[in-house]
Amino acid sequence: MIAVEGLGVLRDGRPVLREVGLSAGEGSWTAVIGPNGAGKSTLLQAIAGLLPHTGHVRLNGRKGLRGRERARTVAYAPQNPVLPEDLTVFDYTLLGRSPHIPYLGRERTADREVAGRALRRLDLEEFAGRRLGRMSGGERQRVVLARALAQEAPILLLDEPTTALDLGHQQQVLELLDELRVTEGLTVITTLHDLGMAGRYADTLVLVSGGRVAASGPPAEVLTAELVGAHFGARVSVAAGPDGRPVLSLERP
Ligand SMILES: Nc1ncnc2c1ncn2[C@@H]1O[C@H](COP(=O)(O)OP(=O)(O)OP(=O)(O)O)[C@@H](O)[C@H]1O
Repeated sequence: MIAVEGLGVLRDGRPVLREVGLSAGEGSWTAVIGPNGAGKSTLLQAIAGLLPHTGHVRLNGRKGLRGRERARTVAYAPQNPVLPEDLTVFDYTLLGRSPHIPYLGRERTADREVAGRALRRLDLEEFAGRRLGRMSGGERQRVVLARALAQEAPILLLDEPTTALDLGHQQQVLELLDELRVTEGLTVITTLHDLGMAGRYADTLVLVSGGRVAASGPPAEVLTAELVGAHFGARVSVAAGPDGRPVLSLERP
């Protein structure tokens, strides 16, 4: 579904990603982890087709998708989106349907239903008529996710989708993504700072450090005390949870 090979990105003439490779199959969940400034957001933006790059990015076996075709294939939710303050939650979510609405056409009832369902799934139904400028940080983050879901693209690229959310809504969003990949075969790539969450939900972790892939594989292979110490400068202990997935605990120095 997603194949990235030899990806390189320059920002302000400085290489921030080098020789990055990644592959993700249908219905899989990949979490991109790594320290601040490692290049995680840049990687998502390059896969989404938003940044010039060297190397290859293939989505559904195709390179260089553009415009509506790309928007029907990939939904991307940025870490810090700029939101139009005066737009209502419903109208913003409906923007996710744009790639499905004919040029110069109007949305159909089915599009409004899809937008309504996305809002319901994210606990936002009661806010449908509220302007974005009057929403809290966590509510706004959920609206951005609702718009991405309304796009109904088979690939979801979500940059730190849970940072502003309270614990209950973090769990709700992560469970929803898991359900969507299992039941609808969506391919999910998220960046996640919370290594515990990443190890709990993703089936593959890609550790990016200094613009390169330092390690990738199942959570138990990537979330080791050695790798976390070397790349995050954090001292942790790692135990196997009941499902065999790694559970991290911070150790006091
Ligand atoms: N618009 C930009 N112009 C120039 N340099 C940028 C830009 N955005 C990011 N960078 C630089 O590119 C590098 C990678 O940034 P990126 O945002 O991809 O890191 P990240 O791993 O997502 O970090 P964080 O965990 O802090 O969100 C950093 O050195 C950053 O300073």
